[in-house]
Amino acid sequence: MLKVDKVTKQFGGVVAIKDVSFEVKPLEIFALVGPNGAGKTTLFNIITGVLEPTSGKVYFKDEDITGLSPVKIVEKGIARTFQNIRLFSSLTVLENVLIGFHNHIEYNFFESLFRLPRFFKQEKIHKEKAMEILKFLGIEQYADYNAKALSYGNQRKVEIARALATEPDLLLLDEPAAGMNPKETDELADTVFKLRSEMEKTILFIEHDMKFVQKIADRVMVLDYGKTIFEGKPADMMKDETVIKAYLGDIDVEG
Ligand SMILES: Nc1ncnc2c1ncn2[C@@H]1O[C@H](COP(=O)(O)OP(=O)(O)OP(=O)(O)O)[C@@H](O)[C@H]1O
Repeated sequence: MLKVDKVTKQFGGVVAIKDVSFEVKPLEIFALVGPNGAGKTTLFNIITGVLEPTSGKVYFKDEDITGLSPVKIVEKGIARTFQNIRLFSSLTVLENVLIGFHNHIEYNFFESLFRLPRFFKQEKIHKEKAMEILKFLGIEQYADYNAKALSYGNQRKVEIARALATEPDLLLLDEPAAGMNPKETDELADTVFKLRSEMEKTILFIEHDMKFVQKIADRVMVLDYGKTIFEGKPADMMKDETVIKAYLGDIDVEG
């Protein structure tokens, strides 16, 4: 589904990512972990078109997507959520999700300005679809709430809902469990499993919560100073001497 091939990213003299390669298979749940500054966010930004790699390629469904704009990459079927929740605080939950449909708009500006029938029809379809997504995530009862009025865990779900509105095949989640309490983290794990089993999404996520990673990831890649130091099963990562030395030794592995 996704293939990152020998990607390097330099910022001036800083090598943020060095010769990183990995593949995410269809319907896989793949985790990206490593200490702060290891290059995880840079890698996400390269995959989503925010940054161009200095060298190397990114393929999605066998197509070279290196250097495409973020909008084009969403159109290809990759959507993401952010480490810091980025919801529009003055909008309702439903309106925040409707923004995700922006890429699929099939009426033109003239039609929307004069509110012609096609505009209303599209609006209705999008609202129905958005409500379906909210229902899937168990937050449809909050559709008309101001987004910021929701609990932290539910705000993260709204972000996932907005990403789902673009109808992606691959979903990138940047530290989805950050700031969540144990109950919210358990619910999030169930949500991710449901995204795969019922919506057929492939998931790539960045996370520091090792308990969460062990619970949901099929495979994990560990970055340290921009280089891959481990790729394999989460249980094997927990026992890997290099990973323990570079990363696990410094964090609370219980999450
Ligand atoms: N726009 C930029 N300009 C210069 N240096 C950058 C830029 N973005 C990232 N870096 C550097 O690249 C390296 C990797 O940073 P990155 O944010 O990708 O790490 P990370 O693994 O996502 O860290 P965190 O877990 O803290 O989010 C760091 O040394 C960082 O300072």
